[in-house]
Amino acid sequence: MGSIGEVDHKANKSTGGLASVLAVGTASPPNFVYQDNFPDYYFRVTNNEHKVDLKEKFKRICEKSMIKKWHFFLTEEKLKENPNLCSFYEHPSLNTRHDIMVEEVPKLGAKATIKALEEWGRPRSEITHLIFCTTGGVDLPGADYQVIKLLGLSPYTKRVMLYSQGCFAGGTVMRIAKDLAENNENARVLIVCSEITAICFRGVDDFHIDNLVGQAMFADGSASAVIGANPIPGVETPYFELVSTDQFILPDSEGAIEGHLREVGLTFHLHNQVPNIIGKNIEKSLVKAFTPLGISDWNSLFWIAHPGGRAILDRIEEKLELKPEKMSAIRHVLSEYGNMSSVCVFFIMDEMRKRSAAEGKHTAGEGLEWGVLYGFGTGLTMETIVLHALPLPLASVEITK
Ligand SMILES: CC(=O)CC(=O)SCCNC(=O)CCNC(=O)[C@H](O)C(C)(C)COP(=O)(O)OP(=O)(O)OC[C@H]1O[C@@H](n2cnc3c(N)ncnc32)[C@H](O)[C@@H]1OP(=O)(O)O
Repeated sequence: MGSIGEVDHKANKSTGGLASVLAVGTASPPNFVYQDNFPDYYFRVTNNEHKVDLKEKFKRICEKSMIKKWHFFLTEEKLKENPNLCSFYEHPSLNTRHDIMVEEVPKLGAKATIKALEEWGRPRSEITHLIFCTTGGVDLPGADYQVIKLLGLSPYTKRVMLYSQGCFAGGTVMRIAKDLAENNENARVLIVCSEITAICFRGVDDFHIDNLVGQAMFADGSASAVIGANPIPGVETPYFELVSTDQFILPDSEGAIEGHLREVGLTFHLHNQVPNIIGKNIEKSLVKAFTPLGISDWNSLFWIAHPGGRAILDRIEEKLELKPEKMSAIRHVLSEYGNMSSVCVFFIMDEMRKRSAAEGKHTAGEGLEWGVLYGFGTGLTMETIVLHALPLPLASVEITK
């Protein structure tokens, strides 16, 4: 294994450098809920208080989620104004949901982007590419176009719009950004992920218990990152290099996580075997990704994995015999923000580099050199990104603010 600064750059043919994360910003809607109170709130606001057994089950799910609080765009006032969002499958609600999503998804994305651009420090006009990712709110022109207008980005910005990818897409956007940044000279790729659960929030049903699992863990938030190769010394600060990427459909996982857009909004299906399927396949992907680097000790890596649910993290930890501290930043984000789909991995990355700086660690990756970023989601699909953490510069003072 090479020491810091000895990464093999020959993989890149066009720009001569690996794509790096140059800035990260995160944002949340102001309204939030405490998970302890959520069962009472959820059953009251959806008019299901009489379903006592279901509520008890929901309480058990909420307790075991290890989520403490999460941000939720839909306030009680908004739910009262739109009671069709609170039924299960009975009332059409797609128009209501879209009216919210089309307007709010770009706005929430812009909030995180302002922070990322500020940290990056170069003029907005120098962003060359934009990748916008969101699960809901399909529209034409899309959220990518809206964020360009909201932030006054260049009309020549080359856009990629990703709708309906779900939770693995935090990895997808990194994979695409790496390709764009390394194959277009002077490219600076802006990633924006924005997730609002107004597309899938709904009431309860006696038979669809996986709906309760999703309602207990899906949450709202947005994140943004600037990705580019060959950072300008003294102007740009690279934190993590994106070394390699992989996307994988897990064997025997068909139907394990699905979403279907209907007149009642996005319905989702979560099989109770999801944690086991991921646990069964995780080592295979690590071996493929890290054998070329001569790494086989998974505790020598820093970990940024999508926190799809507490049981998924537990299964990975058990399977790979990871030390508990490996998942500390991941579990922190799950606890404080819930499962924000594509957005989570950026919150974890931001948390990790801030903690590393505050603790005086040598690199943004908890003082370690190599790490892995995982996206898990529908399919089941797994995105794997190999990260190389760079020495923390003096500029790390900035990110701890
Ligand atoms: C949208 C995307 O693209 C990507 C995503 O991130 S999708 C989300 C992926 N996440 C998941 O699938 C959830 C993973 N699961 C978990 O984290 C945990 O199972 C959990 C927090 C939900 C519960 O914790 P646990 O340790 O498994 O507790 P457990 O006691 O077994 O389950 C609690 C209850 O939930 C039920 N339950 C758990 N998972 C269920 C599922 N998928 N479907 C239906 N019921 C389920 C259990 O049957 C149990 O019911 P009882 O209390 O009545 O027995």
